[in-house]
Amino acid sequence: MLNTPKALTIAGSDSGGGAGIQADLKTFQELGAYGMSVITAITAQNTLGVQGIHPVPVEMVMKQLKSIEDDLRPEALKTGMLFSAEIIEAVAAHLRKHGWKNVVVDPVMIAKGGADLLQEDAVEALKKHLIPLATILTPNIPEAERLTGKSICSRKGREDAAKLLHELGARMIVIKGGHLTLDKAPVDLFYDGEHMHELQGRRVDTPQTHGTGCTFAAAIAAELALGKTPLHAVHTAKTFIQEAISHPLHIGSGHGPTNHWAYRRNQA
Ligand SMILES: Nc1ncnc2c1ncn2[C@@H]1O[C@H](COP(=O)(O)OP(=O)(O)O)[C@@H](O)[C@H]1O
Ligand SMILES: Cc1ncc(COP(=O)(O)O)c(N)n1
Repeated sequence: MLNTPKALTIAGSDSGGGAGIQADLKTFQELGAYGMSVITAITAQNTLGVQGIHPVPVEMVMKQLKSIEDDLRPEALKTGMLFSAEIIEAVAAHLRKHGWKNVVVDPVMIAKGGADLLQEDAVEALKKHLIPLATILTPNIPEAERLTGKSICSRKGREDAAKLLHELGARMIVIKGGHLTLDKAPVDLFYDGEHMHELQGRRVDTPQTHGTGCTFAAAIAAELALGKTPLHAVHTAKTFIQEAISHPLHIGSGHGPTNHWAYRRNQA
């Protein structure tokens, strides 16, 4: 019987469709995984910013997880905007109890427009409860700084941060390079617990980068669901996001979304 790979996103909804649950499901679909979602918060959001956040009650987050556990167990999953310590602890307890594997943790904190997507006191919960369950943790540079308490100004700083995050319990880490200064190529650093690998990229000079981190982490989860190795998964995710940023859709008048179709079109 055909075994359809299933991937799950546990994240916030972005009404504008460029980030969060919507970006994740589009990415799963493009890479050939059946997409499922557990919504942790509803955001009113467009390319100009976040106009409102309504967290989903923790009981309802748990119900969604149980519905999936009872019938549709995923081969891989990613977490994005989790908003509160309460939601993080409940999600982590579920993952631990049911032994869900291939967990990609994108430690979403602040939207590109500046809105807080994670409450201040939730950072400790992320470190204590969720990071130890991460197969692959994908912080951007400000998130890696916040999680390690150390500022990152060099390649060595990124390597040290990756090692510290490994000590916190993440099996593998990608420190993303999107926030490097504009003259630098957005090279991401992948630490597999033993070796550092570079994921090479070309910087595209564009404001249309809404949802890049979500899309990248979702692509990793889709590849893991398909049975690819972590190294293969992060390389494919890097190509996927490079294509998505390089062929912008020109939607909205602010930070527009990336193009989730571009990767598959270019493979065809
Ligand atoms: N302007 C850009 N050109 C090319 N790649 C980019 C650009 N901005 C981000 N990326 C890539 O997109 C992915 C997501 O990174 P980043 O934007 O840092 O994440 P986040 O959305 O969490 O801040 C990384 O692979 C990064 O290197
Ligand atoms: C629901 C949700 N999740 C994640 C992000 C982060 O995406 P970005 O950093 O590109 O704003 C977002 N804006 N909204």
